[in-house]
Parts: sequence; structure tokens; C-alpha cells
Amino acid sequence: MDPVFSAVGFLVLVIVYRVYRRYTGISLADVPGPESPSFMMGEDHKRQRKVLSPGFGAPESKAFLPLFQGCAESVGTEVTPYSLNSHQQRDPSQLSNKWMDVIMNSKEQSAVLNIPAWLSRATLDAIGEAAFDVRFGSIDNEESALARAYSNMMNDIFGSPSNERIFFREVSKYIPDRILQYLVETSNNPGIQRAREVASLATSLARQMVTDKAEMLLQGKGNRDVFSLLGVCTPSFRSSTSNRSTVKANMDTDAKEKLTEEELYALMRTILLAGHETTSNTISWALLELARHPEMQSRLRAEIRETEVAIHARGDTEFTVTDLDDMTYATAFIKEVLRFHPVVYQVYRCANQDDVLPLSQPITTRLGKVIHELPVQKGTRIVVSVAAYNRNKDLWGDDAHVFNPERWINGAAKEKKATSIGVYSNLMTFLSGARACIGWRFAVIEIQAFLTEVVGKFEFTLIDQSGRVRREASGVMTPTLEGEVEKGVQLPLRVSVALQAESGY
Ligand code: HEM
Repeated sequence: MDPVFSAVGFLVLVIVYRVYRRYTGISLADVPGPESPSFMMGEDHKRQRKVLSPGFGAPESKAFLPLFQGCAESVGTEVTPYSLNSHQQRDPSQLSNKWMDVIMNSKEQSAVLNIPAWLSRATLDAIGEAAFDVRFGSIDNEESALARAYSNMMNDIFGSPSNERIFFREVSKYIPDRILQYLVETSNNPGIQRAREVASLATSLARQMVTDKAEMLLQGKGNRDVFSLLGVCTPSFRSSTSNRSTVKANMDTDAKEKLTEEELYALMRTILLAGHETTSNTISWALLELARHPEMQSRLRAEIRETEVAIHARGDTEFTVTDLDDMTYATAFIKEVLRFHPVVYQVYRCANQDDVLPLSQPITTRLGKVIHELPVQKGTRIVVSVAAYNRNKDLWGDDAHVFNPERWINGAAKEKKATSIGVYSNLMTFLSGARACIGWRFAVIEIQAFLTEVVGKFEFTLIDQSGRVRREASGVMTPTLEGEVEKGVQLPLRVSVALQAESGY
């Protein structure tokens, strides 16, 4: 049977079904907020998506490369946690400078680092600058309220659910929305409390950012961050800032397209969360694969060196987006990481009408009947497995469960399938259709920038503990250690300074 049919079936699913979020029982809505695009449906979702889209186009995302390079590397200046950027200074997050300091100050000239803990803070800084033109300074200050709030957050809220929590998730679908909301708002459950704390901190931060941003724009210091690009701070917004509660007037568009104040804050919370936990965990899994496969690491580093030589030869110092895209091996490696480790491993939908799904392959029911399509009743909850699609042998070949970047170079990944699904290289990682990840270009460029920087400078090797790395399904797929799951996100690797010349390539 043509595998494309499964893709078509999936696409139908994505287009027809609405988002259904109450699967958690805790309601993830408490983190980004029920007014955020990920929880909106129908026309409300379309309206928010329309407002967001201009900030996430190809040119806008490409323009963030220097900023990501700054967060991954670079020279910096003193930073106070949470300060608005004047953009006369580069972002000082300096992940690799920090790692260099740690290594140089160690006796062994290498250090065991808990990779995701660092990356989470570095990508939080990156999203702060790119989306809001704000420096969080979390890489410099791991004790900052924001860094602490987000540290291990997904695991605390969704990881290793107790039997009671699993039971509550199941019964929550029978509890009316308002009662469920009340339970979420008042419960003493540690996970729910944690979600409430993060939501409240992120909301007050969002308020402060909107107020400060308006002030800056009034002084004529606008910038190219996502929120400025979105028009959040258009002239109509500026004039409304005499009464800052009227953030509603933020859009220079039709009244029906404007965001309410709550929607704006929820949107900011969504971007804060979706924009950093996803990329930081993806880069962490990427570094684990490089440590597991030293030959891939050497090959990637050799390609980085080769490109650096070409960049210097033309008189430049930094990689451009074209340089990054032209690195064949790096591109193949990143695509394979996104295929093999989709951090959003599944999404949830609920049928909003009776429907029939076409099947790529017939199914034999328990009663022995062979069916070619699947009737779906209105109200049916569906778990869409991104991970299963990305490892489907019909689509990726018999070695679908093997981490093999080569498939993207030798054509085996069949990027050009008859029906294209997914926004990036036929992967389901960023989903597809009307609710596909809006930040996928942004994410790909950020991953390219961070990997190029850290792999160019450092060598990553496994330590004994690395053999115990396991996946924890906590909304986002996070690494934890077998036997130490309660300690939260852990992916320890030995990091040392990389040789300047890569042998063998
Ligand atoms: C490797 C990185 C990323 C992955 C794998 C990823 C994956 C996804 C997936 C699968 C969805 C759909 C979720 C659903 O409908 O249930 C989604 C939605 C979303 N993502 Fe991402 N994402 C990534 C990075 C980012 C970044 C960097 C941003 C922002 C800067 C972002 C912003 C969003 C937003 C706002 C939505 C909601 C879109 C909507 O409902 O219309 N994501 N993402």
C-alpha cells in the first residue's frame, strides 16, 4: 500500500480535528494560558495565528542568526537580569564562553556538564532577545527567578505521573470545564502549584515587558524583535500606552483581529515556553548523539572547520544562514536529530464532527473484518504520535530505528515523497497543517547556530552515567537518568576543548 496514504490520512486528521488539551488533568493551559494560540480553536486560533505569522517568516527568522550566535558564543557586556536591550551591545549570554571558563578552571581541562540545564538557560536568553528584545541574563545567573521557574519545569509538572494523577487525567474528561478550572486554580498538588507559579511569574514578566517596550518605542528605540515585528507596538499601541491597560489597541488592524490583554500575555507565555524548552532539549539530544558517535562528531567538526576557512577567506568572521544551509553534513545531522528525537513526541486532538479517516493500510478488526477506512465519532480523543510517524519503516526504511544522518545525504530519507507532509523535510516534528509549529524556521536556525558554535569549540564524550540516559515523556521529551528520575532533567557529558584541526577528514 502506498505509504503516502498514511500521510494523507494524517493530514486529514490534522486539518479536521481540534485541539483537545484536557488530557493532562492538570491542564497545560495553566502554563501558557488558555488564551494562547495552542489552546484556541476555530476563528480565535486563526486570528491569533494571523497576528503571530509576520514575526515568524523566513526573512524575520534569518535575521535572528547573529542574535543566536551571540547567545551561543560571543563577546559580551555586563548584564543585569531582565534589562531591555539597547541593541548597541551584543547579547552577553555566552554559553560557550561560560563553558570555556569552567573547563579552563578545572584540573583535568575538561568538565562534566549537565547539558540541558545549560542549554535551557541559553535558549531562554535567546527567546528573550529574539521575541521580546529583552535580556534575561539567565546564563549568567542560574538563580534568576525566571531561570529557576523554568528549570526542570516540564518534568515537575508532567513527568513520572503518579497513579493518582493518571487516574485524575482519565476522569478529568468527564469534569465540566469550569469545575476543572477551579480545581486547577485551587489544588495543592505540587505539579499544579508549580504550573501556577510559573504562569504567574511569566504573566508579571509579560506585563513588565509590554510596559517597558512601549516606553522604549515612545523614545524611538524600536527594534526587530518578534513583538515589534508583529505590530504589538505600532503607532496605535503607542498612543494607547497613556492608558497601559488598553493593550487591546496593540494591533494596527481590524478590531476583530486585535488581541485582548489576556491573549497578549498568554501568547507571550506560549512563546517563552514553546520557544526554549523545545530547542534546548533538541540540542541536548543532538549532543548526546554526537558523544555516542565520535565519527559523526569528527565529521561535523571537520565540515565546520572547512566552512570557517571559507568564511575567513572571504574576509568575514561569522557564519551566514547560507553558510549554515550549505553544510551538507550538519544539515543531514540536524534533520536526523529532529526525526529521531522529536521533542514534541505526540499531540492531542478531539474530533469536532463525525468523520471517516482513510487508512494507508487495511486493518483487520477483532471480529476479523478488514477495513480500509476508520469511522471517527464526534468527541473521540486522538493521540497523534509524531514519534511513530518519524520512525515509520514504510516512510524511512528498515533502519528507521537507527540514528543515521547518512539517509539525508544518500536519498534514503525520500525527502521528495509524492505527498509532502510536515513543514520541514517531510518530518512530523513540527506537525503539519493549520496548527503546525509557527516557530519552526526560527528553531532550525537557532539549532544550527548553537550546534555550529559548541561543536566547533568543544568535544563531547560519554561518561559512565551517560549510559543511563533515558527519555522522560513530560509534554516535551526530556533526558533523565535511569535510577535518578526524581532528580529531574539530566544529560551529563564530558566537555573538553576541541582540537583546531580535525584528523581523518
Ligand atoms: C525543535 C523545536 C520545536 C519543535 C519540535 C516544535 C514543535 C511544535 C509542535 C509539534 C507544535 C504543535 C503542537 C500542537 O498543536 O499540539 C508546535 C506549536 C507551536 N510552536 Fe513549536 N516547536 C519548536 C520550536 C518552537 C519555537 C522556537 C517557537 C517560537 C519561537 C515555537 C512556537 C510555537 C507556537 C506559538 C505554537 C502554537 C502554534 C499554533 O497553535 O498555531 N516553537 N510546535
